[in-house]
Amino acid sequence: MSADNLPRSDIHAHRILILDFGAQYTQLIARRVRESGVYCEILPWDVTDAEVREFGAKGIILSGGPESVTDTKGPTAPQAVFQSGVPVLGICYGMQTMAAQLGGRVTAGTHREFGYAQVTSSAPCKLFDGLFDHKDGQGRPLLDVWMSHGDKVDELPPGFVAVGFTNSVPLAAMADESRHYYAVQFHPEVTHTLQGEKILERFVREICGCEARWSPGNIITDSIARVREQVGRDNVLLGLSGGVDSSVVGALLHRAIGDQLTCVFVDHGLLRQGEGDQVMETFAQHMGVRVIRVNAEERFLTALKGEVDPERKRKIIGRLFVEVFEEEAAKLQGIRWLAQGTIYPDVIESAGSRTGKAHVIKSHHNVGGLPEKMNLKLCEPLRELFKDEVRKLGVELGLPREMVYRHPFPGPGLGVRILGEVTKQYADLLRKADTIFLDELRKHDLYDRTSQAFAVFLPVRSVAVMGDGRRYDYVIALRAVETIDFMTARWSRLPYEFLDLVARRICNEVDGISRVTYDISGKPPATIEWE
Ligand SMILES: Nc1ncnc2c1ncn2[C@@H]1O[C@H](COP(=O)(O)OP(=O)(O)OP(=O)(O)O)[C@@H](O)[C@H]1O
Ligand SMILES: O=c1[nH]c(=O)c2[nH+]cn([C@@H]3O[C@H](COP(=O)(O)O)[C@@H](O)[C@H]3O)c2[nH]1
Ligand SMILES: NC(=O)CC[C@H](N)C(=O)O
Ligand SMILES: [Mg+2]
Repeated sequence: MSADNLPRSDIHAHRILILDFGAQYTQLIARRVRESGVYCEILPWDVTDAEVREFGAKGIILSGGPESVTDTKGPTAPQAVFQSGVPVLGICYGMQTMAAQLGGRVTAGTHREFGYAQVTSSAPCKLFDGLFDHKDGQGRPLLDVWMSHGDKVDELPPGFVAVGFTNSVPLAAMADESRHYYAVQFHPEVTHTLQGEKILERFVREICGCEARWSPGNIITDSIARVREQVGRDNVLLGLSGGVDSSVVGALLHRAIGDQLTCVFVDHGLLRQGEGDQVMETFAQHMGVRVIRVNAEERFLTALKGEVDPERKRKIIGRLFVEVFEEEAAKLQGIRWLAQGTIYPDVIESAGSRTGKAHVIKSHHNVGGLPEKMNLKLCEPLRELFKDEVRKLGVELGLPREMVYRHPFPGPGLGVRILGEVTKQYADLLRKADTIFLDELRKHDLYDRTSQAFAVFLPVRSVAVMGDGRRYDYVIALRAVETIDFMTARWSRLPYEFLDLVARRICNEVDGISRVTYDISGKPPATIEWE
């Protein structure tokens, strides 16, 4: 039987609970679980026993985390985890706390082990069966993994056996198969652990017995039901940018609540060339939804005048967006909700995650940049999804390909691509340079081979010589990256001839620019945007 079109209660019946101990990668665990077709949720480690029982998971995963089990105040898993009778998988910190809580011993390591390691199988185990994909000199099965820890388990809890070791960790994996407890010191959720995805799939599908019911079709059914439940008969205002995320939310809400939806597109003067008209055209053509366009260039530029600090710029833009949304809402009847295309990276980088203790990297305008007091309640159906998952939904919802596969464009727009103070003069120069770069990428069939590409305006001047005359002009940096989830990225190896062509066109055609550089930083350490 097809797993699509199941009733909502059935989509969720086969579910996994992930307890978050503050790891950088908790969301990646969630992604891997969902990629294997199983619904999951993340809750903080300090949920109550009752909450664990009520959740009704078919299996529980304990994430990694920055704390140490050897610290008496280190976080622990609720007892209900080990009393629920369902399979449990501990990852890194999760393994360490499992060991300590079940009667084993963890000691503080003297040096951290970070990065690549090889695990050798020391006993058969259902979690890895057949997944150790090559052999060492003595014919013992090996697994390539990625580690990030200081502490280690040095005494097994009663009932457990060691199932894998590395050169530096004698207990790199352990299991008590009679109770369905499994634990690994390495991180199966990161792509560098080559068989990691299969290990997690093995855990949720075979060991926990979950069926693959979390398909794009079912996610849509589920989101539609959730939105209807959330907003009832209220009217909803969607901040629509024409970008992938808000377009997908638009299509979803249109299906869920029909004409209770009105969209507002804000032209803040920091959009790319021709973008405003293009967005309005596309939406009139493809979506049949009501879109109001608000021209607010002067308002945004005035508010940004003199401001050079990236975080303060983001907050100003976030606040103005909401002011505009609220003003538009007040002109309409019965609007109680503001819908946004917020996705998970926006949340985690703004440290807005409900469960984690991650650092603020930058305040995305739609999360950390929101004002503290808002009259409208938020409706964000994509808040827990990654970009590639959102794209799959877009395709399933029937949005045109060129919309679903557009490069993302940040809400603050050129406001975070003009370093320091934003002025109309800088925005106009940047728009011209950016258009040339993107045009050439499309012409050379490179647009789809990069995940995001754009120009950045640097408000520093350098000396140039043009037509025998001295120039003292601004600088443009080109940025192009390849990434799947926008959490990490690699700079695109664009051909030199191509870069040469773009740089020449920019200097020739954009009066005011006489130097072009190419950004060759990855993320980390550099973020994708410059501010
Ligand atoms: N110009 C705008 N007008 C109205 N709402 C906007 C605008 N720019 C951004 N938003 C709101 O902020 C949200 C977050 O912006 P973000 O750029 O992350 O998403 P997006 O524009 O929908 O998709 P993409 O990541 O592909 O650009 C949007 O989903 C939308 O709700
Ligand atoms: O809507 C947005 N509002 C923001 O404030 C914002 N800041 C960054 N981005 C986009 O997020 C992705 C990751 O960007 P960074 O590596 O620069 O954090 C990239 O795709 C960025 O373009 C934003 N999107
Ligand atoms: N990545 C982790 O979960 C690390 C666990 C623990 N903080 C350690 O250093 O060993
Ligand atoms: Mg956008």
